[in-house]
Amino acid sequence: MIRIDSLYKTFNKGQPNQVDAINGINLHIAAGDYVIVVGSNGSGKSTLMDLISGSVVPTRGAISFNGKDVSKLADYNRSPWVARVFQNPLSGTAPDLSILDNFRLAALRTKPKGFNVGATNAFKTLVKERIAVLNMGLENKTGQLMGTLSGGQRQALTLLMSVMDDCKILLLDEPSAALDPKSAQVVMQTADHLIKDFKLTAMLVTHNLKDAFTYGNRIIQLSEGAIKYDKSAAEKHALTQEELFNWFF
Ligand SMILES: Nc1ncnc2c1ncn2[C@@H]1O[C@H](COP(=O)(O)OP(=O)(O)OP(=O)(O)O)[C@@H](O)[C@H]1O
Repeated sequence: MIRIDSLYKTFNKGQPNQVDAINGINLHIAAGDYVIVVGSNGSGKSTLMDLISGSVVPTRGAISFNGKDVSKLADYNRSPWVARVFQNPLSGTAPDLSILDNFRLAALRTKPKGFNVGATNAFKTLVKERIAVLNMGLENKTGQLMGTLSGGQRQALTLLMSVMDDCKILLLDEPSAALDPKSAQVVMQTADHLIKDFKLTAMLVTHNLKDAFTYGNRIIQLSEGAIKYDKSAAEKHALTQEELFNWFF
């Protein structure tokens, strides 16, 4: 599904502040895989997400989705494949619009301008059904402004919105890091269910040891922009907590 070949990213090339953020990554991710990405601060995790989503252009190397080379496609042209959820709950939603209007925008994300999505009762019913799964009681408040919700509620809705337009790849960049423990758990479990239910190919960047243990069927450790370890879920579960803990540094 995702194929990355000899990928490099250098920032400020030739300048005194040059940073070799990604240093020759080769990574093949099968459809339906859920890859956990860990590593110390500055090891290149977010840059790798940026390169896959298209918000950063590679210095060298290739990225393809389902055999199509997307290396030169801008992020907005990759949106039919890729949805991304960030740490900040404010970044994925429009605070001055209602919950329903945010879902309408999400469903329109990859459609041509003027495409008539979200105006029907069927769409409203679909949105309510999806939101009800969260057990947050928000399905009967779809007229409420997004900006009046808590960070956890917004982040859970952002996840739901990310799958409204049939994306295939979900990139989760520390989606629960800014939330209280209970909201964080709801968001992580929601993500896990969505990945399974919608058969998404997913990657999770996390600094949370418990989440790294609990989720995913594969885990990679980045170190200085390269993959140091790449293990299956079974191999991960054979590690002690202390061994996995060391992967974060
Ligand atoms: N736009 C940029 N310009 C210059 N340097 C950058 C840029 N983006 C990232 N870097 C550098 O690239 C390196 C990798 O950064 P990146 O954010 O990918 O690391 P990370 O593993 O996600 O870190 P963290 O865990 O702290 O979020 C760092 O040295 C960072 O300072």
